[in-house]
Amino acid sequence: HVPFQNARLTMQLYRVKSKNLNVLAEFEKSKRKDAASFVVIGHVDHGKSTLMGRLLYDLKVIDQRSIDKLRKEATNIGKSSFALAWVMDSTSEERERGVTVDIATNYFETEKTKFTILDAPGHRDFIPNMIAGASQADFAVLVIDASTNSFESGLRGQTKEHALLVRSMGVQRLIIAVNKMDLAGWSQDRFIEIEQQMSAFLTSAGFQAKNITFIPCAGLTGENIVRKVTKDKMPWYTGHTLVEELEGSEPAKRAIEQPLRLSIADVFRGGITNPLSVSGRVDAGSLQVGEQIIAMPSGEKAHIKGIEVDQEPAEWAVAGQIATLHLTGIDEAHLRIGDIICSSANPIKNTKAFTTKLLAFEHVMPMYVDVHRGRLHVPGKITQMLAVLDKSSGEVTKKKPRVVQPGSVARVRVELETAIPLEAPGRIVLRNQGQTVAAGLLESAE
Ligand SMILES: Nc1nc2c(ncn2[C@@H]2O[C@H](COP(=O)(O)OP(=O)(O)OP(=O)(O)O)[C@@H](O)[C@H]2O)c(=O)[nH]1
Repeated sequence: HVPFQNARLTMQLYRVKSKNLNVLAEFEKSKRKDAASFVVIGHVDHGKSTLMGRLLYDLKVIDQRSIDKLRKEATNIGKSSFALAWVMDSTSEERERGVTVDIATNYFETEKTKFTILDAPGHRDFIPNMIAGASQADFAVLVIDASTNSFESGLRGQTKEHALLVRSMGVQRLIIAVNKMDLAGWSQDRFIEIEQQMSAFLTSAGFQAKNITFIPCAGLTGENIVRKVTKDKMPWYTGHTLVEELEGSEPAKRAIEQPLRLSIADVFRGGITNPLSVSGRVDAGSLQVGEQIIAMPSGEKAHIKGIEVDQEPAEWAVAGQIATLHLTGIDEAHLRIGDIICSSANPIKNTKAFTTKLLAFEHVMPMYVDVHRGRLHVPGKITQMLAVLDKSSGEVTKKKPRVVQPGSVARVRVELETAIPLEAPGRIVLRNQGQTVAAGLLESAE
């Protein structure tokens, strides 16, 4: 764990009492860059990892020597074009299979913004990981393979499903990388064809036209990622590169003034001086050293002894940042991945039943489902089919349906086997036997 490196330093600096800072004022004062995180989605093999590897390479986040080493390894096993993808796929198992398995988190920064890439895998089985990524993302980059037949098979595969999933996780802004343009002969006709088909689908899925942008590019060779494409290839394109577009994407408004919520992505021990630490994204509110927090669902209290943001000791952290907290006064047994660190004055409640407005991917009826909230998931059951809703207005079009068709929006009641921390308007996903059945927005928790 990288956070370990600073653990001792943090303890030295922060063996101090709470300073009772006005965190909001401190945040305004600090001339921190904007922080934004995005998830990368798209059908398997459409080039997500390669594209992100190229981005990191051209921004000089990874050095020439590392990429040369990866190139050599890749060539040795006869897959030289995979070197860039391996920048993201960090474990050797993934390398051998050439598939991104878990969310690899990577950071990079441009002049204006610090970015976190939450790399999402392309395989159907790995959708729970994608949900975890999307629930933290400010926006999404959808990678589409423009070459003959690939775009079309992606449409029948995960291209649409992923777009629907991130939309239902609350992601509003989508950058579409129309990738592998080299294989599509840099053709404007092909680009327009993909743009038109995808726009029609995405607007029907609830994305606003002003929030979607298409960029023709090639991750493998680097056109329009950091470097603009040359005139001989795409004289017809005068728009942004991917990086310019990322920079222009305003991070979603941050819920800094709301009560603290931090979803735990990792729990670890850092030696005697630093017994227990958690890390994760601050979804809402703010926190500071010395403060008391409460972990849910256990309801156990703890004190924040130290904070790290971007691997540096910090006195405070706010919504949108990914932070590591060093805690005292709590046992490891009460902190699990997926749990939520809350302000002790206003904790999230544990819930055993809720009403949700959902977008159905499969037929929805009274049935057993796994309810996913970020990395947390518990078994449950759809107990009441309340209504089918109009997709855009949200008005009831049919009461008490027996079945909800894929693609429809509905309101249902769900009961859980064990109580988990949930609150409106949280995002949840319902799965059944490895399939994503629906994704929803919590309307009320009981
Ligand atoms: N010609 C061409 N090939 C590309 C381009 N981008 C990626 N590829 C190739 O497409 C294949 C798949 O690329 P990956 O980056 O592994 O795809 P992915 O979407 O990350 O795949 P998963 O992680 O398995 O979901 C590799 O052989 C890449 O070299 C491109 O712009 N042009």
